[in-house]
Amino acid sequence: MPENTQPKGNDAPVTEITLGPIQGSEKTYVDVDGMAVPFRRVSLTNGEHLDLYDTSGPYTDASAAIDVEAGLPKTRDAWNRPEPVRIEATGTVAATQLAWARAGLVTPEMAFIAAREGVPEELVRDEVAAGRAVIPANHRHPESEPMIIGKAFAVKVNANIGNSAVTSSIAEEVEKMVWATRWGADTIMDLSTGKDIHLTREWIMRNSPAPVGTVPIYQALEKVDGDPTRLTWELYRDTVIEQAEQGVDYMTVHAGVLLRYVPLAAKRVTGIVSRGGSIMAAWCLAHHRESFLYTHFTELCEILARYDITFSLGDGLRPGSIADANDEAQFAELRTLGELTKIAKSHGVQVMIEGPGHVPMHKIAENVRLEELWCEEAPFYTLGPLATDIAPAYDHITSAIGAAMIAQAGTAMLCYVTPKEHLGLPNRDDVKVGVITYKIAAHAADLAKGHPRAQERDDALSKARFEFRWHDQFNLALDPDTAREYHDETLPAEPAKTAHFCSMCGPKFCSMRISADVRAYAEEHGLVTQDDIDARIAAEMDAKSAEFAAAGNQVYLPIAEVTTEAAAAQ
Ligand SMILES: C[C@H]1O[C@@H](n2cnc3c(N)ncnc32)[C@H](O)[C@@H]1O
Ligand SMILES: Cc1ncc(COP(=O)(O)O)c(N)n1
Ligand code: MET
Ligand code: SF4
Ligand SMILES: [Zn+2]
Repeated sequence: MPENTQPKGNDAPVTEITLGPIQGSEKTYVDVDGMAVPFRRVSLTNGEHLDLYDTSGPYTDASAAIDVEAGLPKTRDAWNRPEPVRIEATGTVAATQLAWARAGLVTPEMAFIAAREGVPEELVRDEVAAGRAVIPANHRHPESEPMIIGKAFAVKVNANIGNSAVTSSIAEEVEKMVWATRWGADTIMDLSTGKDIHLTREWIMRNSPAPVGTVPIYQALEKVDGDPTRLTWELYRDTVIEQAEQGVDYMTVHAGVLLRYVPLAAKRVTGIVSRGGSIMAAWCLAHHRESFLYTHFTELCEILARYDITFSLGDGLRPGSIADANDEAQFAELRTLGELTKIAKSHGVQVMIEGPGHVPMHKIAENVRLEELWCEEAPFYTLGPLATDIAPAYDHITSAIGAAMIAQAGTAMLCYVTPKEHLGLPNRDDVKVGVITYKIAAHAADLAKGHPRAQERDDALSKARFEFRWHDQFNLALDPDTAREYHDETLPAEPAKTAHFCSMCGPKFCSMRISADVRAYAEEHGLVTQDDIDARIAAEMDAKSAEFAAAGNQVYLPIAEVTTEAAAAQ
């Protein structure tokens, strides 16, 4: 049995949790068979409102009592879970969304998600059954609000948090989790590698409304004092069970880093940049044996099937530089991930596939094409990718460029990159910048993919902007606080909130104001609407064509006539 799964009562002071709704909005719930599906309602000054997808959990509910010591309510415990399914081919007993979807069942989680995404329940069930979508929802994380990762749904964003041996505390990591979900992170990964890994995760799990992912090999390595050669299958397995009991919803497993692939990375510019990948490469080489993650993969499937933990098959050989993108090592591993996808699914375990990394724009599409081809369209979950290596301190931007492109091509979840990438551990501010940046990339892709509800928000914001409803423009923004702050830097007075200009152009040069004036003038004088113009053009065309018919429908006049006319004109 895992030790210490109930750490409450210890002294981890959580000081800086931001409570209450994002400005200009309020929490609202839609009842679905007794389940409360959350939305963030933005009420506009023109009487309209928009209900937005809401990842923030009870923290933004003004009426919720938050007690981080006690954790969030264990809401999903009250939902009726179907009986586990015994899978014929492998004999695995699977209590998973995949097994249930294949059996034709719509689980409470699926019904919740359908309402949340605004799609039919059958679409949710069928995409999960096909393995094209996953619902990471460990039975032992009943505090989580179900969400789905798949290309038929809104593109999702993951935020990485966690301490390192160099910096951070439990309190700071809980604060980052609440902060990341407030700004729209759909899942959280606790990538802690420093002290109190188990306890840090327990605090995050009990307080996270979003699914939580981990990389168990990190904690396993910590247990052997950072010496990869001392890792064993047994130690790793026990760590997986320990984390499974705590409620981890998805686990990164770098089982595609095979012994024979390690030399393929030798001549790269940046070698192996994945932590999990480098740890497994070190183990394989030291023992000259095949990776225990690969050789014990079916045992791992049996464990994950019991809790309904989703595999996130790790890209241990992803490129860490533009020069290494789409190379032999990367794609050799991807092929193996495809093989493992089939095995996991035959045990009823849900699977997604992790992707790169650093990839120039012209090499991005190839990644999605091969992933879909080799991995049966399992949801793709990519780290950016960074479209160039030359901008440390701005890698949230270099990577959001790649992220938008790869999401448009079919990636289901984007793993954020913060401004601190390659430089240090992100703090709370970096977490917000990373999340907002990735919400932009994800939403841009939703628009391009024609996601049914995506453009509503753009249209509402643009309308507010054109009508100089400044409060509405701020409140519809991904980051209302910063939008308002930037506006108010130059025009803080309340009357400026309805003014027909901002400090960019000033009152006389505001093009949207001038354009609105033109429109008003035209309307007042019954002039030139587009309909008027169209009608006038049509009438003139008719007249011309009547004239042409009257002249005998001749395209060319006889030469004599033309010559005479030309002479007359001189
Ligand atoms: C795989 C990705 O995970 C990120 N990463 C690794 N550890 C942490 C952490 N503790 N906090 C935030 N991000 C982390 C790296 O920046 C890399 O981009
Ligand atoms: C998309 C993605 N890829 C990889 C990892 C794990 O990190 P690492 O491979 O460095 O151990 C991650 N957290 N997210
Ligand atoms: N920036 C690296 C990458 O591209 C990760 C560094 S921390 C393991 O994946
Ligand atoms: S981010 Fe820092 S610690 Fe991580 S691989 Fe790069 S240099 Fe090493
Ligand atoms: Zn990198």
